[in-house]
Amino acid sequence: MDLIRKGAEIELVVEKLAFGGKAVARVDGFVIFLEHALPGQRVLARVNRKKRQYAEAQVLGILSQSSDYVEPFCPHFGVCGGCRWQDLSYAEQLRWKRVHVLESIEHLAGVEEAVVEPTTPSPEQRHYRNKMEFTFSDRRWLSPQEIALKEVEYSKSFALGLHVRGFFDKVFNVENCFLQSHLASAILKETREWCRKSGLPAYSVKDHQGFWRFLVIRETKRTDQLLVHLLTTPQEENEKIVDALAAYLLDRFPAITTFVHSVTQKKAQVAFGDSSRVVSGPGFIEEEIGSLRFRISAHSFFQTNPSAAEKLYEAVARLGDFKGHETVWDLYCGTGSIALFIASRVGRVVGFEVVEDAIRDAYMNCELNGIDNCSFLSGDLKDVIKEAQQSVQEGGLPDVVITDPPRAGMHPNVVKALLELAPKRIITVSCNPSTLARDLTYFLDRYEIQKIQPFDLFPHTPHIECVVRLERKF
Ligand SMILES: C[S@@+](CC[C@H](N)C(=O)[O-])C[C@H]1O[C@@H](n2cnc3c(N)ncnc32)[C@H](O)[C@@H]1O
Repeated sequence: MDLIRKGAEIELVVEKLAFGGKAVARVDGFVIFLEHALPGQRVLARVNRKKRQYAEAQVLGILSQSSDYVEPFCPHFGVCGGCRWQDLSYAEQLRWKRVHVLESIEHLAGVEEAVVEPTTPSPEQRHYRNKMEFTFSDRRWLSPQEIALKEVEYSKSFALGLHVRGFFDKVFNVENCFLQSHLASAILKETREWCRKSGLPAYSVKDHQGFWRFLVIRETKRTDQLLVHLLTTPQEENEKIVDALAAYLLDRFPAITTFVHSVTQKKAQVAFGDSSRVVSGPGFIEEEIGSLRFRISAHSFFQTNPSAAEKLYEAVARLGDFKGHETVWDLYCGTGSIALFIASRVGRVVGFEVVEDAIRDAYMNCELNGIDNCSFLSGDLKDVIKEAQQSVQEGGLPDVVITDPPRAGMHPNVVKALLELAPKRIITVSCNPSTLARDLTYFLDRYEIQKIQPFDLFPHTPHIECVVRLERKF
């Protein structure tokens, strides 16, 4: 194993993609992780790090190509932290996502010979997102081509775009992102130029100074509505500048239906405001999924790939196998999209959600759609579920529970409460196969896994969504 030491240059044949997206090669069984590589490629690589169990290497050159390679369509591919799998054929992306779910369930949940269905593809593989978050930065990353152009010199300290892969503090100017519409890319470019010329500085993650922080563009796919959400640091004296930016964009892009300004003092790089004001329009957009209409405000969660989300919700409804009388709990319900989607097929739904804005939207969504059998409880689920458990009236206990937690999975208190409630069926939706597998382990004594269905909501990225149906055994 002397061959594999820090700095060594070696030839490797890439074997597989690991969960999370890294490529894996082996030398006499010893695992080497590679960042930019595809199964089937023979590469020359330099070992950057050697640990007892594995090493990490950087690809220096491709010696022979993988048969699954496709030409990336985005000029930012490789630099952008977004679409890491754009050079892998879509069929293989789907196949690897299924493998990763299977491996997680078998290795982490200890389920032998798990049956995982083929990944349901996203109906669109480009321009599929209805929301993009762009970061302002005072440390602009320049490509070699940009460095060669002298005229960019002046704007090195101002960027609005996405993070360079692997760097939290470096942002490159996105010209045209293939995940969102051309219109959104045009708004991004105009905003960048306007803000740069404003003379106010972009936020610095080093000294936490600066004004401009994030630009979030949310756009409906079916109803032609577009929300611009601008986040800055709180500087009241600069509100007029934001108003002028809003006026400029609204004039230039009549497709913008609302503009919201939020301020944040958080040091963390999250586009979530401490407070917000609506500068123009209603402050929300309305999107359709299936035959339903949903209100989405600046901070509420909504699936970012609505056509693929519709497939996911249809699967949840199908796997619920509802007869019409059931009481269903929808845990981590966001703006109530799943609750509303199943409402006409069940007796009643109770949704649980921590973001109060989302609960407000959920009620509004019920009104919009003439639905009157859903109610929503706000608060941290780990506390609220206990209270709900204690206070449910006779007959109010859930027959079916749907749970769609964030990446971290379910809190132990939520798992405990679910095991005590023991609904006959649990449909779990997850965006993280490893926390899904961890959470499943708690249910396997009492519940049987009846279906594991991965979905691709995020083409060209290693992210996987998965739905599992659990049926109570006794
Ligand atoms: C993956 S999203 C699911 C949303 C919804 N099911 C949908 O499809 O639109 C997870 C949701 O859980 C909420 N959430 C996160 N942590 C929570 C907690 N501790 N208690 C309750 N809700 C939480 C988030 O605000 C978010 O809306």
